Amino acid sequence: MTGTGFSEALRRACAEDWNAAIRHRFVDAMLAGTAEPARMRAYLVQDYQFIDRFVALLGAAIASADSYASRLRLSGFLAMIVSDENTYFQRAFDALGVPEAERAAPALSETTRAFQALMREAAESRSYAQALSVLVVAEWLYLSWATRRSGPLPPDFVHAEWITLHDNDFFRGFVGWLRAELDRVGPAEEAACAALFRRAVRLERRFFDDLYA
Ligand SMILES: Cc1ncc(C[n+]2csc(CCO)c2C)c(N)n1
Repeated sequence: MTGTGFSEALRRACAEDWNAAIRHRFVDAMLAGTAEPARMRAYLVQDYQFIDRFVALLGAAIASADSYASRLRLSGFLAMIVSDENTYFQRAFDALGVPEAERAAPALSETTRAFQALMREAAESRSYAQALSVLVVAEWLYLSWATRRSGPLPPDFVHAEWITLHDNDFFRGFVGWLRAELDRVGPAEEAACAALFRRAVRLERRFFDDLYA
């Protein structure tokens, strides 16, 4: 999970926030299966609103990509999110008793709003490199915490499936490819990419911190 490319240099420049996020106590609790239902509920309700803008950003990356091969790979990933990942949210919301109104239009936290604004900005840049800078953080950081697991999967699917969605061979392969894309096109827009990457890592940490505020 290390290397010498552009994406690794960006990550290293944010190592403190990155490590605080992937070693967060909420992550520890999810991996151990001890994250309380109320906390999982609060997290997933906000995260569903995050995913909405994430899908829009992925669409912008598909539109701004510089080759059909890249568009194909991004589209395959998009198809997975709107199928497997969406059914996880619906089943978790059922299990946690989240009513329709809170699934569709909950009160948004400051951090969720800031994340949505960041993803909108990256999408509206019309730059493939800048879209990738935010996508890489969201995916690589989640791969990094999910693969910290050493023990068995927790018994409750709300924990277990959220881990396996981010720790599987398809996802690992995609994150590797996405990083290679950023390594390839990022250096030409180094400052803009670094700024977006840094903001995304800070927000990832805050997204977890909020659950204990
Ligand atoms: C705040 C926040 N940051 C990153 C992710 C991870 N993530 C979002 S969409 C996506 C692609 C399909 O899983 C991934 C990995 C998240 N869920 N919530």
